[in-house]
Amino acid sequence: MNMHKPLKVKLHLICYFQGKPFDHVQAMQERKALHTLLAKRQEDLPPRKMKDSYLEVILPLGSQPEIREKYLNVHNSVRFGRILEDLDSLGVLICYTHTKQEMQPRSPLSIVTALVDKINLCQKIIHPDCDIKFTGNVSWVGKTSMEVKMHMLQLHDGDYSPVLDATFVMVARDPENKRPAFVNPLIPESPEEEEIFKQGELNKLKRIDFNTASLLKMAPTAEERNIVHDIFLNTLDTRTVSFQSRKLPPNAVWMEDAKLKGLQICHPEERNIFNRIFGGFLMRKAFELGWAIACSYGGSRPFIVSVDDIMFQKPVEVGSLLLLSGQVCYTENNYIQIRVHTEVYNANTRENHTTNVFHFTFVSENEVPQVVPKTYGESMLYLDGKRHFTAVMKEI
Ligand SMILES: CCCCCCCCCC(=O)SCCNC(=O)CCNC(=O)[C@H](O)C(C)(C)COP(=O)(O)OP(=O)(O)OC[C@H]1O[C@@H](n2cnc3c(N)ncnc32)[C@H](O)[C@@H]1OP(=O)(O)O
Repeated sequence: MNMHKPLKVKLHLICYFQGKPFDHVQAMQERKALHTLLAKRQEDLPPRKMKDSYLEVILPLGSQPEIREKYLNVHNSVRFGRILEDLDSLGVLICYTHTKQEMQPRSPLSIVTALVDKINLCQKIIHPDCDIKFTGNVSWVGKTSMEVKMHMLQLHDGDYSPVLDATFVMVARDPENKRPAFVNPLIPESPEEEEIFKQGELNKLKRIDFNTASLLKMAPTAEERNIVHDIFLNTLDTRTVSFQSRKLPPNAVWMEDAKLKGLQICHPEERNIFNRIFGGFLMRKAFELGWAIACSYGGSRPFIVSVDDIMFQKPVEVGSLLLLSGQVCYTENNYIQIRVHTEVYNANTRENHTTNVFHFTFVSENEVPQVVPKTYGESMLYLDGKRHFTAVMKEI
């Protein structure tokens, strides 16, 4: 891999240049003129190699103590929500590097996060006083979408050791973020790169299969139906001959009692260069709600194990009222699977629409109570959580 000089930048400070605050509204007006720079066909764009988009970025937590406070949590380790923000910005930066045209002073593309496919952690603790290195490159390309693989490592005794691996999917849009826009093709250069590229193709097909089999579209499998019925039988009150009397088994919690909600007013401070709310900010807020649920549910300190299948379905406008609803949906031994659903509320139309769904897997220090669904809808949520949990456990 081509080793670029590490960029010692705080990623989202890119919104500022020459010391002046970025005028988002004016910038969006100016971007309209960039339409003429868009390619009409993907074949008109020069192919790129994986090393062309490879970047290394240092987050100097060890060497610049003044930036630590922003990253610090109360357990004297790094706030994972802040890492999510940095990964989001780095993913976009990698895609801009892949699509960069030397002749163009500015990119006509608006690159947005469409999906966090997965983030798997191999360290429980991220230290707040050791430098962090992020690396990554575009690993697969479709017509307008790009898969980005990123890695995070932390410096200990002179060596960087792995902390997490992440796979994101970014989508290129026109300068006004209205329609899809073509991106440069990617040519694998070695058998190893061909394997990575093929995996990107398989990931796309797997996502389609997962969505097709979604419990929002299809009935559960026979095995899953048995699980739900066993839970139902296990919660029937045997003293009454009734389908209605339900009793909580020992060391269990009804699903309806394992949720928390939050509200976020989306201030301009949290907007990205396209005048919409940062994907990383949304992830941080959802993660922190998920963490709070895991903490209160498990009664001890939870550690994040995996983030998967975060879909960015709709952009969040500046000024939106963002409603976050988090729920424990599956548990096993020390593990807690959490789903956070976010929607924006439009006060004028009094309508809500979903913007994101997040899935987080936490491990608690102690064994946690079993979460038990009561209604059919909760049972589907339970099975969906189990599917996510099983997929995560296969990977780690
Ligand atoms: C300089 C660096 C630092 C600055 C960084 C600034 C930017 C930071 C990044 C952000 O903060 S972005 C904000 C968070 N993300 C969003 O607000 C995105 C919200 N979602 C959307 O706007 C739309 O859902 C989206 C554009 C992602 C997709 O729209 P459509 O569903 O209409 O897409 P379409 O059907 O036209 O498909 C376009 C491509 O996207 C792909 N796609 C769509 N949804 C996907 C998904 N969920 N997963 C994977 N791929 C997806 C789809 O397969 C296709 O790929 P190909 O062209 O390659 O075949």
